[in-house]
Amino acid sequence: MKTFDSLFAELSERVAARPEGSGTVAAFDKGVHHLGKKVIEEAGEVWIAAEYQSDEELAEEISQLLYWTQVMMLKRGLGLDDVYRHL
Ligand SMILES: N=c1c2ncn([C@@H]3O[C@H](COP(=O)(O)OP(=O)(O)OP(=O)(O)O)[C@@H](O)[C@H]3O)c2ncn1[C@@H]1O[C@H](COP(=O)(O)O)[C@@H](O)[C@H]1O
Repeated sequence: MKTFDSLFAELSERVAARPEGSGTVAAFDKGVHHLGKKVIEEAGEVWIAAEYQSDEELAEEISQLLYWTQVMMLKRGLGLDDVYRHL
C-alpha cells in the first residue's frame, strides 16, 4: 500500500523525469496559484465529506488533499523533513 512517504518519492521522481501525460507534471507547471486553489478545493471537499458523506468518501477526499499538498511542497522545493520537523 502507498504511504505519504512513498507517494512523495513517486511524485518527486515524476517531477524530475517529466513523463509524457503526467497530470502531476502538468499541475506542477501551472504553478503555486493553481496548486493553492486545488489545496483549498480538496480541503473544502474534506469538510463536506466529513459533514455529509461516508467514511470511504471522506478517506478518498483526504487522500486527494494529501496529494495536492505534496505537489505544493514539490513546487516550493520543500522535502518531507522540512515539514516533519514541525510535527
Ligand atoms: N494520488 C493521486 C491523486 N489524487 C488526486 N489527484 C488529482 O486530483 C484530482 C481530484 O479529483 P476531483 O474529483 O476532486 O477533481 P476532478 O474534477 O476530477 O479533477 P479536476 O478537473 O479538478 O482536475 C484528480 O482528478 C487527479 O487529477 C491525483 N493525481 C495523481 N495521484 C497519484 O500520483 C501519482 C502520479 O500521477 P501522474 O502524475 O498522473 O502520473 C500516481 O500514483 C497517481 O495515482
